[in-house]
Parts: sequence; structure tokens; C-alpha cells
Amino acid sequence: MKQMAFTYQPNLLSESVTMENQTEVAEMKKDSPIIEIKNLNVKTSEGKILKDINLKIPKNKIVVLLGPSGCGKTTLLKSLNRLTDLYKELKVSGQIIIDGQDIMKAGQNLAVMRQKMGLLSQRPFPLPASIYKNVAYGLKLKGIRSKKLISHSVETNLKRVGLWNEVKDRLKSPVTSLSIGQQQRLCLARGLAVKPAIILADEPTSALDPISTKIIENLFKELKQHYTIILVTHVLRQALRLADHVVFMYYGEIIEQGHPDEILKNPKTAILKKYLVDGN
Ligand SMILES: Nc1ncnc2c1ncn2[C@@H]1O[C@H](COP(=O)(O)OP(=O)(O)OP(=O)(O)O)[C@@H](O)[C@H]1O
Repeated sequence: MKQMAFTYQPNLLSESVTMENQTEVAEMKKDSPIIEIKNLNVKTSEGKILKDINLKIPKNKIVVLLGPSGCGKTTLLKSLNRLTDLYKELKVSGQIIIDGQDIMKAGQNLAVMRQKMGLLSQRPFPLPASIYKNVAYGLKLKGIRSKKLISHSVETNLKRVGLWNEVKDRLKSPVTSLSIGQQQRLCLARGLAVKPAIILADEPTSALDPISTKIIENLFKELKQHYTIILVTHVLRQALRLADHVVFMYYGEIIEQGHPDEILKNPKTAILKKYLVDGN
């Protein structure tokens, strides 16, 4: 990334220089990462789960976390919205800067911070309520009371995940009337309704059939225009299909990262070469 020095030079501060700087600052902002992780360590009394993770996650891209089982992918995702706080045995240190704010600092408003991030798990976790109420849930939590606004958001977000035509005539039906693939898309719609900037997806297609998997993959390709997606997957072909940037982890460390063609087709380290041949 282009580096700029912001030294104050009063004699040079003509209008054209200021304009040029403004353009450069705007350019830099566009390229600047939405998330920057600096020296992140997660440990238990048994040892380290994440070791000195340094990672910049660019805006509006799909970043894939790849690596063998137990290498720390889910822990890294959980650190990003401080779900690690829920596990007293985990000691977390380092910086996670999201939109310029270090979320690791004391006194952060975790509820507001977590609203920036939609979380999609391996299996859908719908609420035991109707299809409509599932999507409306987050809006009501946010204090939105207008039925018109809520109905509009339910429709928009169900359309966004390609579910509207399938459910529009049965919005009051329980979620259990939906297939697992449909439930996963419903959970995505529920997350999108509260307008996150980032989607954290932990093997979101591992419980889905190939058709539902394809629908979710295509959705992710569209959604990245508006969201930054961090995706954990074990499926190398999925990584190749979706990733703009691949991060390969091994025993809590980042071993290699880069463009998928670089990482998956021309690996540099022996560990990654072996992983690509043997898998887990
Ligand atoms: N709360 C915890 N307490 C103790 N150890 C933990 C805790 N959470 C995770 N671990 C350990 O940290 C390591 C990394 O776990 P994590 O779930 O992040 O790996 P992963 O790469 O996502 O694995 P998988 O691909 O199998 O889901 C594992 O050895 C796991 O047992």
C-alpha cells in the first residue's frame, strides 16, 4: 500500500497541494483496511491458541481463513467480535482495530460493536418463532417500533438472500417449516437486517446440500459489494471460488497469506504444500 508522510510544511500549503492531499487521503481511506489485527495472542493455562496474529482485512472483499482442524480459525473469528470474552479461560491480548477503534480497549460498547458484525455459524440457529419474527428480531432489539419500517426491512432482507418468493405467503409460519438451507439464508437475512458492515461466517455451508451451498456462495459474491466477509472453510474449491484473499493458519500462526492463485496454486511453505495435498 502506498505510504504517505503527513509532515506539516506551511510554506507549501497552497490550495492545489491541499486538494491533492485530499484526493490522496480519500484514496488511502478507500484502500485502508476495515479491520487491522496487531499482535493478537489468545492463550489458556495449557498454552497459546493464537500466536502473534497480524492481519489487515480489506473492505468489501472475501477473506478466507484456511487451515487444519484446531489451528485457531474459529478463535480468530470469535476474537473479532469479542465472543472470546464469554470464555473466562481465554486470555486475549493485542489490538483489533475496526474502523479506527481498538475494540480490545476497556470501556467499549460491545453491543454496538457487535451490531457491526453479522455472524453465520456452521448450522443455522433460528429463533423458535415465525419467519417474520426471526428477521424482525434485531430491529426490535434496536428499538425500532414502526411496523412499516420493520415490514419493509423484512421484505428487503428476505429478497436480498433470495428467500422472499419462497416464503412471502407464509411469513407467519414457524421456521421449522423451512429446510436447513433456507434456515441458513434466513439467519443471514436476520443478520443483514441490523445493517452490519462485516459478516463473520464459520463454515456456513458445511451442513448444506450442494444446491443450498451454491446459493450461499453466489450470495456472498453479491454481498461483498456492500459488506466485508470473513469466511472459514475447509473446502479448498470453495476458497478458490470465493476468496479475494486467503490466510493459511497452522497451530495458531499465520503461515502464508495472499491472493488465492498464489496461496492455493503456488504455495511457498512445505506446511501449506502438504496441507493442500493431504487436507486436514
Ligand atoms: N475455550 C477454550 N478453552 C480451551 N481450549 C480452547 C478453547 N477454545 C478453543 N480451544 C482450543 O484451541 C484450538 C483452536 O480451536 P479453534 O476452534 O479455534 O480451531 P479451528 O481451526 O476453528 O478448528 P476446526 O476447523 O476444527 O473448527 C483447539 O485446540 C481448541 O481445542
